[in-house]
Amino acid sequence: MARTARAGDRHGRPGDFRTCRFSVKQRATRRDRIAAQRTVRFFAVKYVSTRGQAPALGFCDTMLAGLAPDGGLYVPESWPQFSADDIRALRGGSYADIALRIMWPFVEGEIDRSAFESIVRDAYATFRHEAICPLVQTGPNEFVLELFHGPTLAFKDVAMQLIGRLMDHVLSERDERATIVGATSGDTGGAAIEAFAGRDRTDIFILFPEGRVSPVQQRQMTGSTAANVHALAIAGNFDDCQALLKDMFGHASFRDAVRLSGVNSINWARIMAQVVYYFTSALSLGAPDRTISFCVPTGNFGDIFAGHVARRMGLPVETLIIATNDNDILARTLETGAYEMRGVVKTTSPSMDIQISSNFERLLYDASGGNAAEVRAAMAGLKQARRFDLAEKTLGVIREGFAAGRADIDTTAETIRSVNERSGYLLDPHTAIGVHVARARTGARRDAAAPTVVLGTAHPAKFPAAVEEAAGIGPALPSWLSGLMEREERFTALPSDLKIVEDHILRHARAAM
Ligand SMILES: Cc1ncc(COP(=O)(O)O)c(C=O)c1O
Ligand SMILES: N[C@@H](CCOP(=O)(O)O)C(=O)O
Repeated sequence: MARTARAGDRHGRPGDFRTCRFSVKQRATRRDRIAAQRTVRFFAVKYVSTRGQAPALGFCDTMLAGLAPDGGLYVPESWPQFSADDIRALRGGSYADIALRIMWPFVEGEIDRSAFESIVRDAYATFRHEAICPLVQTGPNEFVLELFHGPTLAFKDVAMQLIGRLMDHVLSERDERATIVGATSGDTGGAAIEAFAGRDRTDIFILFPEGRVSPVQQRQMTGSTAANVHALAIAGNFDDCQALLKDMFGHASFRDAVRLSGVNSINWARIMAQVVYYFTSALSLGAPDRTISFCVPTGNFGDIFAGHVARRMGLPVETLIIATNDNDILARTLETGAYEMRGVVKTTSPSMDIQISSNFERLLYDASGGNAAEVRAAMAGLKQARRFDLAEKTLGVIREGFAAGRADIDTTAETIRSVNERSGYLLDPHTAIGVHVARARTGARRDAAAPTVVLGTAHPAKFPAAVEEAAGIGPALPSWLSGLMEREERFTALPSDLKIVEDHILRHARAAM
């Protein structure tokens, strides 16, 4: 696997593939190149900002930085390439084996191979299903990829269990501390707290929108007794929490004082880990000799962007289907070409109650051919006028690979009810939106269409009220979480005010002391 395609180049033209060995020594003599071939056996991927005004970094600095100092998101400057034969060679491997192969090119040269291998194996040993992310057939050519067998019952565990260990490893090697600040609409917070609780080199502060997360989600964040965990209930919605977080990254003196880092999907390491399950599920269904579509319940656009990355790496993906709830900004964008914010509506799928889908910026960058100026103009429009129009060419590229659909609250409930009635399978509201949108798209063609994998992003027991109202069944928490709702709550309520939140963090973060 010795080729890379440049990020931003949608066609991956042959001229853009470079061998690892020569790319690092462009002006070297032939003798130098032969020597380099002996010593340099990898192409260490560099990460660049989507806004083009921050220095390129290696993997470890990219992971610790979270967001780029120019406000952009880091993306690899080239996509590692897996040929059909490379993908076939992954067949029969365990989830951890495949995770190692898929993620290694992104970290190679930055993390020791055997350390990376034990981190990956330890991370996935925390899952309660042997397959880690099993596939369940729910209809003709329709599968749910269950991503909720980790410690907090949501897909976030897949990346977070890895990142907690990876950050610890890198910080120990450097003998440094960091302060993690995360914004959550419910699931990221619990998964991050679970992954970082008790870790000596990090303090973790999670901003969640007060009154807008499910009781189970709230208890997963507020029930931790670890001294390095700080749950902050913010008076606002998820977008307010995420805006505070981005402002903290943009505030250089605060960022440096606390050694700020993030674990939202603005952090490249999150996306990298989420790419893996696109490969494992597609392989189970016959890839690379069969093309697969994926339907992804979408909010911050991280999960579906990971599918885009898998496709850019060579996985044959037919369509990536964006499934939204009433907060349908992405579905509207695909239809009209205008990204236009409206107020956030509260739904039964609270984790997707989002208007600013951060990772859409990564797609804009890639689909525009790596045009950072176009991205900067779009993001400036969003900040000033709460909207921007996509360039025609960029929109065309996005429409080639993506489709979108929505499900309102009633449709979500009806999908939970009917799927349970017909097949005895209980969906959580987020996954139900994915199933509805996938079915609406394939309709009567379901037998003939390419298989569609719906990403099962959460366990139904995280949202018992909505599930019970829809299906008449109150899903129980798994036994290892049975005491969760009796845990004492510990959190601080704060207004959505940058100074107040920063002061609170400064007072409690050990890295700032
Ligand atoms: C259960 C669930 N489904 C879907 C999503 C949306 O995922 P993304 O934000 O990566 O688009 C989230 C939150 O991120 C979630 O917690
Ligand atoms: N739905 C998310 C929102 C944050 O998403 P992230 O993937 O960027 O961390 C949540 O559950 O918090």
